[in-house]
Amino acid sequence: MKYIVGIGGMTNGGKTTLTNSLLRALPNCCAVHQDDFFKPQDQIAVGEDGFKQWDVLESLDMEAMLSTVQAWVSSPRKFARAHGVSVRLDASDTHILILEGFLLYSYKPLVDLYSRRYFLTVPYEECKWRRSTRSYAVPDPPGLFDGHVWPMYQKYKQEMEANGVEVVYLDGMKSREELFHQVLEDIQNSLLNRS
Ligand SMILES: Nc1ncnc2c1ncn2[C@@H]1O[C@H](COP(=O)(O)OP(=O)(O)O)[C@@H](O)[C@H]1O
Ligand SMILES: O=C(O)c1ccc[n+]([C@@H]2O[C@H](COP(=O)([O-])O)[C@@H](O)[C@H]2O)c1
Ligand SMILES: [Mg+2]
Repeated sequence: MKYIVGIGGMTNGGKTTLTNSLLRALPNCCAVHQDDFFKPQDQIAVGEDGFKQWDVLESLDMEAMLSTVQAWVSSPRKFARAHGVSVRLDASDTHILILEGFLLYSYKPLVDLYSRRYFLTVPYEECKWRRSTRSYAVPDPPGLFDGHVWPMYQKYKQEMEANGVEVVYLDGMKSREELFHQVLEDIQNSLLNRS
């Protein structure tokens, strides 16, 4: 069985942290990180607001991300081996792929592929604070969070809801451990119901 999990939601909601814990716990599990598909800096548009528009779908090479997912779908074993994930021969023939990123549910060709879509959120103040402690490959210029990051987050979330995309909301204010156990249990139950 092939099972694709989305760990989506806002920037600094805790997506990468949660994904890394799940990867260690789930057998035959690979991950694809949306952040790996940002286009080079010189291809990122500059908006009327003067900010580079990093937080829009067009700043990501989603076709390349889709191809990567399709490679996993066509052969999860080969994909796992190529990505250094050991395939457990004793485990049932279940293969899990985690897609992780801040705009997972806004790209049409991917949206129906998920078996389960999670969406992490934290309140605005917490998000802004966590973001201020991060160092990205391209550092945030002053004012980016309020001028670009937060408005784009709200826009895409509203679109997702208007399109009726079903997600399981996760409270990113819970501890790392609590979130990990909640999602691990939920995935395990969902897998049991399918087998
Ligand atoms: N459950 C949590 N509670 C408190 N802080 C967290 C939690 N999960 C992650 N963090 C911290 O928040 C920041 C963003 O986490 P990260 O997993 O990189 O988020 P994302 O990938 O969603 O941007 C990091 O400093 C991380 O250590
Ligand atoms: O990784 C990069 O190259 C990169 C370059 C510029 C910006 N980012 C930021 O990465 C954010 C998404 O990653 P994350 O882990 O915070 O969800 C998004 O809000 C972007 O503004 C990321
Ligand atoms: Mg991340």
